[in-house]
Amino acid sequence: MRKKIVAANWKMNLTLAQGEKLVNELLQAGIALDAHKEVVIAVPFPYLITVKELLKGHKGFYVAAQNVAAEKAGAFTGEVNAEMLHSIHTDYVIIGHSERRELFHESNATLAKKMDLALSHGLKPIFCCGEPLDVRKAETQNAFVAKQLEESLFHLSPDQLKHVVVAYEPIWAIGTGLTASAAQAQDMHAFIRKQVAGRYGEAVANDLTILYGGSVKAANATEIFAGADVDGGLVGGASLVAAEFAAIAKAI
Ligand SMILES: O=C(CO)COP(=O)(O)O
Repeated sequence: MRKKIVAANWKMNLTLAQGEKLVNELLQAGIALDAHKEVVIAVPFPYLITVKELLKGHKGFYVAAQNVAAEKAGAFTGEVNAEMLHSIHTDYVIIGHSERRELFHESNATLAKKMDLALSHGLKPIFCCGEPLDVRKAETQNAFVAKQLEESLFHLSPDQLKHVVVAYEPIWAIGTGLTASAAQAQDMHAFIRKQVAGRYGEAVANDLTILYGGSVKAANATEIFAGADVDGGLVGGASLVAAEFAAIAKAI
């Protein structure tokens, strides 16, 4: 049975005190989780240890980093490597968010290296893919996403892929208030699963958790999560408000 996950991506927001308050509110919001239903909170690097500590003893809550270095270790001032993240008990790491791809010029090849390093250090990657608006308008989004999967993911072994979560985040829907329709999300998720099945077989594909991201909020979560291949969400703006995010988490 594949896992359902609702993940918060705080991006570069909140002070430590604000973050602690938000986490404590979420822990008290009555979100029912189990072995197949998780909440993941992706926080800025300096908050990982504190948030991990706050989540201790709360079943189904996990902490994620928002990025990881593409190099193992050494003279890379300002970077944080996979071994460091693992050493502070980080559970997941977001890799390939469109903001990293666009603003920090991360290529599919760089992301493939990050995937390898994360997996070899016991981190579970949340691998983001998704097309920009011009690609969607030209209706070539499937080929675009297939290439992202091909170049960053499909060199992994089936055993490695079992630890990967994929997040489909159409760039035109991120922070814009525009959401992919439930049908657009489901279509792309089914396409991603089909690509994975083609490379790794049906069993691995069926177990893969695929999240939707892009202007998810309490008001649209139930409809989006209803798609047969939509296994939860990766939530930006709405994850900064406890009641809103809790409502989304309860919708999976
Ligand atoms: O980028 C996102 C999550 O990683 C989505 O952001 P918004 O939910 O703010 O659109």
